[in-house]
Amino acid sequence: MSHHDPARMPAGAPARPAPPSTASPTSPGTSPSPQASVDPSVDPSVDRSRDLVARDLVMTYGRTRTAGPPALGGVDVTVPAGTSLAVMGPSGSGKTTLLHVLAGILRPTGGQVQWRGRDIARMSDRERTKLRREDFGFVFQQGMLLPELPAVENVALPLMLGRVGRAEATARAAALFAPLGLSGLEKRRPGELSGGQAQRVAIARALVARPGVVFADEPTGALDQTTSAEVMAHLTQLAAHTGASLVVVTHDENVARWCTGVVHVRDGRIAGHGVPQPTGAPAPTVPRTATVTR
Ligand SMILES: Nc1ncnc2c1ncn2[C@@H]1O[C@H](COP(=O)(O)OP(=O)(O)OP(=O)(O)O)[C@@H](O)[C@H]1O
Repeated sequence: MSHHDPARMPAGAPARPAPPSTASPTSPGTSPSPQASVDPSVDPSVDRSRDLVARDLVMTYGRTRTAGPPALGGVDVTVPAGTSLAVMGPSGSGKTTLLHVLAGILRPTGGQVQWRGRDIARMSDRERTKLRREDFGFVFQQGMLLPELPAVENVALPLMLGRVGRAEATARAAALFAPLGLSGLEKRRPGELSGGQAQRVAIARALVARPGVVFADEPTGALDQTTSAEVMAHLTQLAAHTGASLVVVTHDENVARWCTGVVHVRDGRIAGHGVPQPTGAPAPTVPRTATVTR
């Protein structure tokens, strides 16, 4: 697994890799970042087995005879290693289903999801559980933090489940608090945090085990626009620092703008893909540069 070196991250630089070449912009997109960077989809140093590649995904819920139209009706998606993809579309269009199939939470009715030389769709439940624990991170709309545990222990949990000792897990978790603007909040219970703080703790938990891909389902859905921008800045920066790809389901174009690519889902199919478009709002600013200690 190749990782970016946090020490080489220029201070204040937005962590937006260039748009993936697999995306065909429907019109010339304007990146909110003035900073041009290496396109990870053509960079020979990037490990291409860490591209997440879905082909002809079909998902039908329920029994075949009683099932309605498929929630996914033949979807192709590529998330090149180190890039970020926003998944947009109307309610009920299949966004969450797509995220769950890509992340190995749901097994599709048909199609493939290639990750590190294997097809996730063909794995046993046990293998998918192991994969989700070791290779993937998750951020949901409401942090889904364990209410009885201090914030730092919530972050350390994925490491401890991966058999890292408590002391080391807690130290690695604590190291993420300063870059995420959470210093001093390590011992607070989730109920004692604001919504934005809780989501930043959830981001730390999703990334602490250095996953290859982070899946986020409406990660800012419960937040106001300012807090939402801060959370997205932290999420995209930390993902870029650790070399993780990012898949973000969102209704919000201001959230999608933080990603390097976007797909629009309609009735279980990809209706368009490209580069997130500017909305006329000011370009996102990055509140602080994250640094990560390994
Ligand atoms: N567990 C399930 N059992 C049966 N049908 C389901 C299930 N989950 C989702 N669906 C159906 O699959 C379709 C796609 O749902 P999905 O949740 O993926 O859409 P979405 O785009 O994420 O919607 P939203 O934006 O409202 O969250 C919808 O018609 C939904 O009713």
